[in-house]
Amino acid sequence: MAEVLVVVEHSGGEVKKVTLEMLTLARELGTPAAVVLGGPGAAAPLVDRLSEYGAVKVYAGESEDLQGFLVAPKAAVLADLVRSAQPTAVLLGSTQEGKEIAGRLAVKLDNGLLTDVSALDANGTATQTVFAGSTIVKSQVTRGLPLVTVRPNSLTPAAAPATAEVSPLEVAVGDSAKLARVVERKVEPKGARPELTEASVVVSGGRGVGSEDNFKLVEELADLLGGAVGASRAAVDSGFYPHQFQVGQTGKTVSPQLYIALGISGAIQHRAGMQTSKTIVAVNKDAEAPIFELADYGIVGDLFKVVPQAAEEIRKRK
Ligand SMILES: Cc1cc2nc3c(=O)[nH]c(=O)nc-3n(C[C@H](O)[C@H](O)[C@H](O)COP(=O)(O)OP(=O)(O)OC[C@H]3O[C@@H](n4cnc5c(N)ncnc54)[C@H](O)[C@@H]3O)c2cc1C
Repeated sequence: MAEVLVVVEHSGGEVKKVTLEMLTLARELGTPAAVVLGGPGAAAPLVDRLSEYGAVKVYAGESEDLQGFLVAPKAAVLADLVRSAQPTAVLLGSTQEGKEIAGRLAVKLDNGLLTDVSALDANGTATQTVFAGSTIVKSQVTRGLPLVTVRPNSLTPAAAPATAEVSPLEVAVGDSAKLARVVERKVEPKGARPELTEASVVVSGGRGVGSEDNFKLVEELADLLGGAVGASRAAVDSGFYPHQFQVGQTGKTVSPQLYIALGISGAIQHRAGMQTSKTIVAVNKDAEAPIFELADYGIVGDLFKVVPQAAEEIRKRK
């Protein structure tokens, strides 16, 4: 079977969840081959994890050029690899960097591109969910191979252990790909909470939480459950919580095992970012709130009474 190239999203020596989703998808389409692009030594810490999810080959593109500049060198190396390996499809994460690399790659290869894809079948038909989840679009790349970016949290990653052979890539990058140099990197200080898009539990607060100070209640419940904190746009716009935690159409897409919505009405734009969560629990004092149409478990009540009781019960059971 022909190779399906999966461009690895990684940071700090760890494989990002979207990569595991792409490997799971790639196994349905052909032989998964992971492509690591990074600085010297970038691939070694990732190989075991990539193998665990079915990568039979790891192309290791390692060079100062791949970490010292913005995405252009990565697109150049990938274009060379696609020309030589002739894969059946190329998958990248629908992240800021993944989409930028994909766009440049499409231009270099004179190839079509589909972004924000949630599924891809063996015929190259991609599924995209648009207009806040209300419309499903099926489309195909008509020029070249299926080159797609996969929307994080579109599918559940499943392990399928393989033994990956590591194949070093030659990194020959011309000066035209080195026009934007990275001069400094600052790692954002990370708290003890898991990353929002990777967490298996997300507790989100909406306008009903009422204030920045009250968000401590949301944080407390999240911490008790080992989860991440999210927020609706109304909560973010009101200044209750920082923008990077917004869930929804114009925020992050999450798909945890458990999503708890506190004081969130359930507008279509919010649902677009959380409706594929496995179990949804909603606390809202309005029994008519649309979030209850989606929730597996609904509590009609005041979150300021319900959450402390839930927290107390969880503490007891711990
Ligand atoms: C183009 C566009 C993009 C958008 N993108 C996003 C997005 O990415 N994410 C997003 O979230 N929204 C987005 N929105 C906004 C969206 O339409 C809603 O306005 C928003 O989701 C509402 O947030 P909310 O549910 O917190 O607030 P509201 O709709 O005001 O709901 C607050 C809820 O809290 C309940 N409540 C109040 N007090 C309590 C209490 N004490 N206990 C329990 N319940 C209580 C109320 O009954 C109510 O249901 C977008 C809108 C547009 C037009």
